[in-house]
Amino acid sequence: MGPTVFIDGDAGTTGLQIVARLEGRRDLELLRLPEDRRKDPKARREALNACDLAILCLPDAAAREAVAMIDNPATRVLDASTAHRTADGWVYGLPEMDAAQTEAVRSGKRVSNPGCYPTGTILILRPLVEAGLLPVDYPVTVNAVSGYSGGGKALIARYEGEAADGPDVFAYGLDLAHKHLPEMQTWSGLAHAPLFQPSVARYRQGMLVSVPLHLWALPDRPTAARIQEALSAAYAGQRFLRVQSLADSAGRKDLDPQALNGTNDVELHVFADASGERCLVSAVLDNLGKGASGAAVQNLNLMLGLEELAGLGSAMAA
Ligand SMILES: NC(=O)C1=CN([C@@H]2O[C@H](COP(=O)(O)OP(=O)(O)OC[C@H]3O[C@@H](n4cnc5c(N)ncnc54)[C@H](OP(=O)(O)O)[C@@H]3O)[C@@H](O)[C@H]2O)C=CC1
Ligand SMILES: CC(=O)N[C@@H](CCC(=O)OP(=O)(O)O)C(=O)O
Repeated sequence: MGPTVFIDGDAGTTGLQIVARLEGRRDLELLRLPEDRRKDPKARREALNACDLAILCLPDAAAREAVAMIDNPATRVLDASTAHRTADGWVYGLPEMDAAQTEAVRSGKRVSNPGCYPTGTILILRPLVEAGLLPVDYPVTVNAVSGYSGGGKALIARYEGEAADGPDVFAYGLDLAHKHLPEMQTWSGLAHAPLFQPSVARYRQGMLVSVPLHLWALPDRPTAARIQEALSAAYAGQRFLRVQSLADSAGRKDLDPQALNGTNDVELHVFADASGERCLVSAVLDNLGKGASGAAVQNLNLMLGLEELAGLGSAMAA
């Protein structure tokens, strides 16, 4: 029998998807609470302290409470909420950041699963900042569109419930203080938080995250090819991440946010205008895949030393 895994919040949007990815696996044992006890603090405390790995798929406050319930030093935690993504003592669960991060996830006792928008944002920005192509104080803007499942049960009800009233598309985060800003800034290595402009459209899942770059305003005035090369070099050999060639991206008339649904994959594109002054770097991912449950299973596999691709549908790795 393999290690035991307990998912606190397994009836929610992210929890259900992780269960679906883990069910049927023989290399681990899933501990589950009966429906009538899934919110019972005593039952949760017991399960949290009885498992090898607890995955938290809860609202932030409940995730903090769950961590406080754990007194078994052997229980490791993977938190899918926003609560610990820049907290001391926690590892940010984006193994593609670099080899050291992969190792930190492998050995981490407390690992935080990244937010969906930050996954795209950090994968775009971090290598460019590290290569010196983007100054740390560059005024970064992030534009994004997500399927409505990104808002969990409450937003899904606005599109699929009996009293569904969700508009075809809406912009939000208009206080410019979205909860993802701290992790975007910290793990991209920026001096200032980006200006982040998310939106939701009438489709269930899948997202685009885009960062426009004014190449003429950057210190070395890099070409789009240099941007693409820096990203390709940073992610060479990654299983779940592909940087498209400039030619491939240039050949596209549009980019479909749903293209990678059901996978744990991310695709990066670099678009440029003919003058070489303007560039747009975009990430396509499934907000419920690499943006949530896929990333959680990827981190679980690393933390428990299990097969890298287990539970992860990947068109790229096939
Ligand atoms: N949806 C997404 O794309 C992503 C979500 N996340 C994060 O994952 C976490 C879960 O989000 P999501 O799945 O969307 O949310 P949902 O609202 O769909 O699910 C949350 C679940 O937690 C349960 N719950 C709430 N409070 C407690 C408690 N005290 N004890 C036990 N269970 C509790 C809820 O119960 P009930 O069913 O009774 O309401 C629900 O089943 C959040 O922190 C979110 O930020 C992360 C990445 C992406
Ligand atoms: C469409 C939508 O509402 N999306 C959510 C983020 C989804 C996500 O990544 O969630 P966590 O940070 O909670 O993990 C939002 O903007 O708050």
